[in-house]
Amino acid sequence: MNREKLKTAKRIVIKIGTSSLILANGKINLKNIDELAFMLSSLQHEGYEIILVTSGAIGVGLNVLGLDKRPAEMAQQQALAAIGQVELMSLYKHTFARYQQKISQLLLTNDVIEFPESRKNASDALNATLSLGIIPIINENDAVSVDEMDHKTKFGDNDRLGAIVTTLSDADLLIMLSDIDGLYDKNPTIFDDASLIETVSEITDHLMKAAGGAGSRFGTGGMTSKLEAAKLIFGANKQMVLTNGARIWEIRDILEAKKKGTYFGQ
Ligand SMILES: Nc1ncnc2c1ncn2[C@@H]1O[C@H](COP(=O)(O)OP(=O)(O)O)[C@@H](O)[C@H]1O
Ligand SMILES: N[C@@H](CCC(=O)OP(=O)(O)O)C(=O)O
Repeated sequence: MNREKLKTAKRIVIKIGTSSLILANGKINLKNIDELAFMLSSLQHEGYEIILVTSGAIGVGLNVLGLDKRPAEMAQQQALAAIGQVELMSLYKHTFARYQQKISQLLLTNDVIEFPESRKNASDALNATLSLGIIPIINENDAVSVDEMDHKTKFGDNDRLGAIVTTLSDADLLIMLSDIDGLYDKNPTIFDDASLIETVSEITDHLMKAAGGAGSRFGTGGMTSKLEAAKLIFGANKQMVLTNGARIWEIRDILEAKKKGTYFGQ
């Protein structure tokens, strides 16, 4: 059956990575943010329920402060995320407003999701926001989520957060926007003969090896973390499409079950 199920998706989580929000020169990728706001607002107006999981707090924070790399000290990184998150949401607010779409912000930590009462609170807030016709925008609360010995507050990365939000909200689909067209049989930024994998129905050790190596300059995940997120998606019997954040209009094709990006599902 594979992609046919995409045609019936109604509640959709979109995860956008830092590499799609920040240009290589450290400036904000206004084109992608504008296209994202247009696409998500249009879909919401047409009756889809849309949740955006965004990275970029640190990347935007670096831009605000005119820095070109993360500071080493943890408290400085926390400050950077706190500064960048405000600016990121301000960008989203103004851009979505251009398309008559209201947004909200939800900042999560791993412990909130693992503790049943607060997990329910997060899910209630999400459902109530969606029923008001608003697009919730979610990020990790990077200013406070620092791992301590006995208390795991960090999700690890936003690919994992995207998968967790998909299960938390019982969404039908996770669309993961990255700086690459999908999953390849080897890293295409290193190997010219890498070929795109259209469908993945299981995360094997072989695939994990093909995805090895670090990601982009300001992000954290890389392809390995996208496959770890896909494992959570399979475990929850959900589906995911990994595609390029530089061609946001292809979300339409994805929802029509056309062969774009890599489809993770049975
Ligand atoms: N097998 C693979 N297929 C696709 N990309 C890969 C693969 N192995 C490693 N990568 C790298 O993963 C990167 C995407 O991860 P990342 O830069 O963290 O994106 P994002 O910021 O969107 O989360 C690609 O640009 C590529 O360099
Ligand atoms: N929460 C962090 C992003 C962490 C992350 O996983 O980044 P990415 O690999 O770009 O999705 C931030 O907003 O900067």
